[in-house]
Amino acid sequence: MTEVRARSLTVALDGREVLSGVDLDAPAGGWLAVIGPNGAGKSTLLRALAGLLPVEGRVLIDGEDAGALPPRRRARLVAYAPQTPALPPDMSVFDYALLGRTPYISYFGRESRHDREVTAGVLDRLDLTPLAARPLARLSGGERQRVVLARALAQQAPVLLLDEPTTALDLGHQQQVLELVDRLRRADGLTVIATLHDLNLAAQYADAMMLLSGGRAAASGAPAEVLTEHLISGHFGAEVKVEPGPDGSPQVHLVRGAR
Ligand SMILES: Nc1ncnc2c1ncn2[C@@H]1O[C@H](COP(=O)(O)OP(=O)(O)OP(=O)(O)O)[C@@H](O)[C@H]1O
Repeated sequence: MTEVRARSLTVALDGREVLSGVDLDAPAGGWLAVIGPNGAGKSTLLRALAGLLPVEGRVLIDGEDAGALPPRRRARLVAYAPQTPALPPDMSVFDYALLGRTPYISYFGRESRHDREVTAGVLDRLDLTPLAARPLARLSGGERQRVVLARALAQQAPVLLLDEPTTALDLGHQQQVLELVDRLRRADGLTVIATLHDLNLAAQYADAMMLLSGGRAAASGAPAEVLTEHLISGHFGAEVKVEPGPDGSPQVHLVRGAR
């Protein structure tokens, strides 16, 4: 199992500081939800953890400085499913998911039977087998989102970074994707870090939460410590009621007529 930490993470995009001195602790085998209002820096934080942006400060993967890891080794440790990646329109679903195996294929080599089996297995678990030969341009938004997740899962890395993995999905597929990720977390000890706009889903699946606001970590802790009416109104500008749901996790309800 693999632990992820960030210390004093600062990121500037086009000369503007978007993340400022963020500390993050994702325990090995845990699920950390990153929440926060639009523009808070959630996607930037995930891209920084994935090694896709120049950063100040440090990202530590099992105590090792991630910035010093060779890219292939880092890709075997950390898989990232972006929110809206540019997809090659003519590539098939299978070939795109197979790209997740790239860190295991030698530079001039071809994928092995094992690589194809892993990819087929992931497609199957996400109901994508009937679409395996379909070009990416001819998928619905929710199908595309599951294909992006399939590529990340085919990578079989111990750390999984998910940027809004459920936004385009219907209720059944939201549950399927979150349950699949949770099962892999429990069975294989994956460490999951996910941004989620749906605070109630975040509270149900995550065991730790971080509220990002204006590029800074405004609160961290168990879901019940972060999802308070006070913090939500202060950082989201929303009037809400927070009550325990059927499974005991805090559930957030908008107050109608409040604004
Ligand atoms: N390439 C860029 N250059 C300059 N600013 C950028 C760039 N990309 C993003 N930003 C800004 O950085 C800030 C954080 O963006 P980010 O996408 O990380 O936010 P977010 O919390 O994921 O937002 P959302 O909930 O809307 O997806 C925003 O103010 C955004 O406008």
